[in-house]
Amino acid sequence: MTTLAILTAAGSGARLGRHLPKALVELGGVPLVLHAARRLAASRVVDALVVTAPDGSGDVVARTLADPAVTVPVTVVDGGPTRQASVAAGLAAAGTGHDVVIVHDAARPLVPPDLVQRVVAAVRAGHDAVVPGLPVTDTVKQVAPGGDAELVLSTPDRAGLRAVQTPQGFTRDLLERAHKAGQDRSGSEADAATDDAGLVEALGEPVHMVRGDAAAAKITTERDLRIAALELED
Ligand SMILES: Nc1ccn([C@@H]2O[C@H](COP(=O)(O)OP(=O)(O)OP(=O)(O)O)[C@@H](O)[C@H]2O)c(=O)n1
Ligand SMILES: C[C@](O)(CO)[C@H](O)COP(=O)(O)O
Repeated sequence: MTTLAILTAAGSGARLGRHLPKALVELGGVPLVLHAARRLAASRVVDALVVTAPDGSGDVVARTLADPAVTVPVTVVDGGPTRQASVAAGLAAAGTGHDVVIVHDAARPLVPPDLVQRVVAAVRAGHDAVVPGLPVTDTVKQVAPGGDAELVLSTPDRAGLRAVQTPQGFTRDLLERAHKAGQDRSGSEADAATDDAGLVEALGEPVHMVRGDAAAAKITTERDLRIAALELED
């Protein structure tokens, strides 16, 4: 009974707009992918890591993760054209013996180890698909997308809305089944699943939610990186 973490790091970071892949951008002098790997290892509930690397960056990612705080075996694989395809590539490289798989984004570098523990514990307690989520604090509108002044269609009751984070945890069987059924052949993020739990939902299987953590925020823009740097100083 061992747990594998797939750490997605193959994105280009277009919205961050640096000259190198986002996972290799530094936060407090440490690349984002190393922050995330250190925290996954520190949770003590992850037994091995498969990391998806951007095209041509496999060696640099492997060297970056050769760090004393990454105390679990690391396998680096080439990612795919979309996040979904990268997770599928990571799953295909998973060794035998792992019955639970968690999927975490290098773009969420400051994930607290106790959040990782919470997700894995919920899977091991019998929930086959588990995501962390936080209550939405803004009022959310559904719109007809497009144009300068989009038409507002409705205002969903925010009491029932959650912003979803990673790591997302699954029994390996279910995650493999979900990726097989929803295989991304598009090569385009616009058509691919935006998270793994969505593929499980598409199978009609239940997904459960545990409490997320603001510290696991996703770094998408320069502003997110500046906020994370402030949090690191605290
Ligand atoms: N083909 C891809 C695309 C994304 N990711 C990973 O999925 C996570 C979430 O993606 P996102 O934050 O959108 O990262 P990027 O795709 O790098 O960002 P952008 O969309 O701005 O290019 C990141 O850790 C990213 O490295 C991946 O492994 N393979
Ligand atoms: C998986 C995820 O982090 C959950 O919030 C998110 O959906 C990734 O989205 P992105 O568009 O790839 O940044």
